[in-house]
Amino acid sequence: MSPRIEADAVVLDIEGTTSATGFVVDVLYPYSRSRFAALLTERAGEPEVARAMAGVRELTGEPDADAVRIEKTLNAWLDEDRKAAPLKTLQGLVWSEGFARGDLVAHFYADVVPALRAWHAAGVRLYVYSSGSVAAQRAWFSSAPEGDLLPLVSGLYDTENAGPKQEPESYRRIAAATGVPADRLLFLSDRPGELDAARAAGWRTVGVRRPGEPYYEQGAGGHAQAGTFDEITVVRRGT
Ligand SMILES: CSCCC(=O)C(=O)COP(=O)(O)O
Ligand SMILES: [Mg+2]
Repeated sequence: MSPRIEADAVVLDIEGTTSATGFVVDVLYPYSRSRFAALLTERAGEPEVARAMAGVRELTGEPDADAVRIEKTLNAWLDEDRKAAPLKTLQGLVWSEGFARGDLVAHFYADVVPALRAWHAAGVRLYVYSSGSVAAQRAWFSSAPEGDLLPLVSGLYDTENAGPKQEPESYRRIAAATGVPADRLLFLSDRPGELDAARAAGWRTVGVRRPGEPYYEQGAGGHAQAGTFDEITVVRRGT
């Protein structure tokens, strides 16, 4: 516990790490579930919606799936919290409109925002890498009850622009995009499989283990670990 890590940038997972899985599953998922039918029927002509619908058909091997069938698939994926890219795209669309309307407000664990502000003030760059789409991440960080956190964040990565979270190549892609050397990047996540992939790409890692989160019992799989962000000390080069 209380890891001290030398790093120039921190990359944040969201669900289970900055924010409670329970909030995502109990608040955000029902919100998207209740709006999929209208999205898939009334807005199927919009390029992003059309691309996501094509993505669902491809992933399920059902080229003729209509809106009703696709909605069923999306809801089944929601039930199993499957991080399928077309689902995340459609959720991102629905959620960003919900945040803009004021229907939704983001949630961060109490220790997170003070730590993000302190790291940012100390010159540590902050990035997000989540299965939630970039659109969803942008809405999430700009709609925190603590204020707009987006100015603290230097870049947003998801499974579309970086790749799957359990593959080292995705972390190499992010390192290249940020220009930060791999061994100066610190990844914070609740999932050992993601931490393993980041470590295989040469990153520093800390497993965030919060009681009640789905991966809590699994442990951190040999990674440094912390129960809250304020236990983590980030030391920049030359400081
Ligand atoms: C505001 S992003 C919503 C959370 C979400 O849908 C998700 O899949 C988060 O997964 P993560 O990779 O951050 O654990
Ligand atoms: Mg997570």
